Amino acid sequence: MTLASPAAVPRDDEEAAAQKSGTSPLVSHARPFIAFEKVSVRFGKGDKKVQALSETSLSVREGDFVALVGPSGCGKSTLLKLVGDLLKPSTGHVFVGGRELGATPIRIGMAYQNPTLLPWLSIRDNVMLPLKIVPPFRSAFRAKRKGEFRDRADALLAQVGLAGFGDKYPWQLSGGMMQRANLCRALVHEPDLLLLDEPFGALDQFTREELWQIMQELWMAKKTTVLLVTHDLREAAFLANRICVMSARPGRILDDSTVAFARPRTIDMTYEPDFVALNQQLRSLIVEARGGTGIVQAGGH
Ligand SMILES: Nc1ncnc2c1ncn2[C@@H]1O[C@H](COP(=O)(O)OP(=O)(O)OP(=O)(O)O)[C@@H](O)[C@H]1O
Repeated sequence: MTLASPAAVPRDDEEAAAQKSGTSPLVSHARPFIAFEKVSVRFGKGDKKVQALSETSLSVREGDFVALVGPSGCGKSTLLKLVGDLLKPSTGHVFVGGRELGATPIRIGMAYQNPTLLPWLSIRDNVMLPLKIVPPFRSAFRAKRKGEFRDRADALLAQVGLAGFGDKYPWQLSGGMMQRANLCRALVHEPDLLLLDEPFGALDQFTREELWQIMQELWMAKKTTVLLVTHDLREAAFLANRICVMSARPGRILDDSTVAFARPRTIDMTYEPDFVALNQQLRSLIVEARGGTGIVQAGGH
C-alpha cells in the first residue's frame, strides 16, 4: 500500500514529475548509498531463536532523510545496527557507500535516546571526542592541531543554540541541551551517514519540536544521508523525505513513500490538513501491522 495523501506520493512518481516539470527534486538522486539485499536477522538458536528481521531489501540514496516507523519490536533498531556495522546479517548483504560492510569503513555519526555524554569531559570535549578517535582527524588531533577542532566544535554548538556552553559539564545542562550537544558530537566528524535511534524520544514536546527544527537546519545545510528510527509519526513526517513503515516482528518494509512537503517545514505545518492526513494514514498502517488492535503484541520489548 502506498500513502495516498498529496503530501506522500510514491518516490518514482515524484521523481518523474520533478524531471518532467524541470523542478529539482528534494534530494539528489545518485547511486544507492545504502543497499540491503535480501537481508534477514535471527538472534539465538533453538527454543531461544528470535527472527528479528525477515528478508528485507532496501535502497537509500545519498542525501536522503529516511524515517523508519513500525510496531515496537519489529526490528527498526536492528536495521539501524546493521547499517552501523554493529551487527552482521544472518543472510543477505548490506552495502554502504557502494561497498559491502566490513570492506571499507565509512564515517558514521550516531545519536540515541540517551545522550551518553561523558560526565568528566566538558561539553566541548564531548563534542570533539569523535575527532580524537576517527581517521583522518585523529592524526591531526594527535599532532596537537586541537585549536582547529575547538573552533569546529564551537561553531556546531552555536548552530544548535549552545554558544557559550562549551566549558560547561553535562550535569550543568538540561535534557534538551544535552541532546543538542549529542547531535553536535554525532556530526562533528562530518559523517557520510547519520544514524538516529529515537534521539528526541525522552524530551518534552516543546523541546522536541525545537530540536526537529535544528535537525532540519543541520540536514538542509549538509544533506547528510540520515536513517531515523522513531515512534513519533509527526516527527517522521516533519523530518524525513521518505518514510518506511515496517511490519510487526519479524519486520519487513510494508510501505515506502516520499514525503513531499516543502522545506523548511514549520511546526505550524504539522497541524495543516495534508500533514494530519499523512499522520492518520501512517497510523492506520501501523495499527494494521500490529494486527488491527490497539494492543501491544507479545514478544515486543
Ligand atoms: N541481541 C539480541 N538478542 C536477542 N534478541 C534480540 C536482540 N536484539 C534485539 N532482539 C529482538 O529482536 C526484535 C527486534 O528488536 P529491535 O530492537 O530491532 O526492535 P525495534 O523495532 O527497534 O523496537 P522498539 O520500537 O520497541 O525500540 C525484538 O523482539 C528484540 O527483543
